[in-house]
Amino acid sequence: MKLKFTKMQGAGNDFVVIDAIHQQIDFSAEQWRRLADRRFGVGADQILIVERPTAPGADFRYRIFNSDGGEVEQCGNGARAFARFVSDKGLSGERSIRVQTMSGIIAPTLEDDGSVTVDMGAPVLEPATVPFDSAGLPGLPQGHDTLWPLTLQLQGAPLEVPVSVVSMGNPHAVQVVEDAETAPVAELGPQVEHHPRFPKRVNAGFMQVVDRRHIKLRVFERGAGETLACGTGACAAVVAGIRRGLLDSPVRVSARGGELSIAWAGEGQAVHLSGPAVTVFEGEINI
Ligand SMILES: N[C@@H](CCC[C@H](N)C(=O)O)C(=O)O
Repeated sequence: MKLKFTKMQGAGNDFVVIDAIHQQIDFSAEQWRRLADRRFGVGADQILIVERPTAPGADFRYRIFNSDGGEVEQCGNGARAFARFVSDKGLSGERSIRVQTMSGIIAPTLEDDGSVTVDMGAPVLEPATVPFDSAGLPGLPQGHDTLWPLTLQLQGAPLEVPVSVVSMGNPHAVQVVEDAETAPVAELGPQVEHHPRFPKRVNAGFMQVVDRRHIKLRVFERGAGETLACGTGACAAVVAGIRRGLLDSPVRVSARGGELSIAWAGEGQAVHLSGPAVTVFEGEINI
């Protein structure tokens, strides 16, 4: 079949966006993988599907597939692209929309300067819900209840790394590093992603604190490898940094592909993610 798509990016995290309101889509994991493949398909970190909602109070349903073909709960940079897409395609005339995801409703707003701000909802900090298996690990003091030790291997030697475990609808493990540029992301990222304490795997964040309102961040994403930016990863890193007493909201997040801004007022409050959302090209592919 011929599939119409739009290629988009937000801070270098790239997407194939598909209108499934006006096209019939029923693809296998293999077809999603092929579409995301940079040689055999269009190429993307994630594929984003725009559907009619099934939840009351939502304007659209947003489905997300990683480049490995797996469907996932949330994607922050994608949420900005989603909002830009539905506006550009005339699917909505509103500046603010309510979007149903696998992990609840999020609310993107188009800003006058062309950026998009997304109310991502409140982070989940309870380890079992992330999900993280803390069985057998010592209990953690109040206020440090997201920080857990993970045993990894670095150049053949065992290494114990404290990670903050946070869900933004999808699971994240954030570690603090001296220098994000030289952090061993390619070596540690896959070990964190597949660590047995994360039953649904996890996105692995490497955060360098530049000052209390600025971090540098690299994320080895579950199901996609290292991307140039990760929106939910930025939210999780800032939540972890604020809880660890290292950061104050709002925080500028420098990723390899661009800049994001994250605001969080604390426990029980929604995280707000702001950044760019850009259309790169449109096309049609035989799939
Ligand atoms: N790039 C995304 C996150 C996409 C999903 C993630 N890889 C997962 O498996 O949870 C973002 O901007 O949040």
